[in-house]
Amino acid sequence: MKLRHILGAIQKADTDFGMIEDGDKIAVAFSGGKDSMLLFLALSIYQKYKTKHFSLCGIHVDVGFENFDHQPMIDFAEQYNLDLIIDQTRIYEILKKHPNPRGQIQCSLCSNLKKGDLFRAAKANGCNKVAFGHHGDDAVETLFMNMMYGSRIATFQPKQYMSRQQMDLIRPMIYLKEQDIIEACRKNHITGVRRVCPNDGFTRRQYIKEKLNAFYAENPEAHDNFISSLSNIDQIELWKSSAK
Ligand SMILES: Nc1ncnc2c1ncn2[C@@H]1O[C@H](COP(=O)(O)OP(=O)(O)OP(=O)(O)O)[C@@H](O)[C@H]1O
Repeated sequence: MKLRHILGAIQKADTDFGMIEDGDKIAVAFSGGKDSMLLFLALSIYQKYKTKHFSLCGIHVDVGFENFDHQPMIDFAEQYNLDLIIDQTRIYEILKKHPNPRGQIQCSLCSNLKKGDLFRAAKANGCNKVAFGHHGDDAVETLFMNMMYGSRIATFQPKQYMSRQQMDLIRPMIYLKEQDIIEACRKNHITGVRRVCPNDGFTRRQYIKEKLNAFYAENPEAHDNFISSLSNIDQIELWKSSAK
């Protein structure tokens, strides 16, 4: 997929969900992975369309993993003239002190701590919105995880007001599939930073991702249908017990 198509999908998400407004200062939540790298680059190009006037920076929350090499993300920001802030934290020390019963670090705790730090850093840098690199496949995986492990039918929102932080969280890539992002990154020679999280590849999300990909291999039409069903809210039919 070409960058032009990525920008088209971002523009559609922006129009459908009112994500970006004049005067916004948007912090891209920049993990250094392919999704947030592409998002950062795409939003910097979207900014040049001048249909909306907003400013942009990237914030990377440095969890403190040993062996994490920041240089590729610094080089990426320099190459495209992007304003990248690296926020040093001691999150990894906290995670090591609070492992799960199997002795692993807790993904949910890590995610909450990272988010807390991210919003604090965004606010300190004058931002009013934070953009995450989640895409359509992430949304479908979240839906299945919520059903499977939480007995509820729900996924994350394209745009969400975080009342405690008084800030909007936006996800401009929700209309894209992971494969679109992989192809666009390949075409534009974008390589994500090497991952060092010890849980990488062994999460519930990874398990669901693999099952869904196997399912799509046999039922290709399901892939688009799952993503489009997330906004088909007029067609939801669930059980309402009269005993409640
Ligand atoms: N350390 C971090 N600093 C800033 N933002 C982060 C960080 N980790 C994750 N995020 C944000 O959360 C989103 C989803 O997180 P996830 O753990 O799936 O990222 P990833 O797979 O490591 O990288 P990416 O999604 O960028 O390819 C990322 O796209 C990014 O916007």
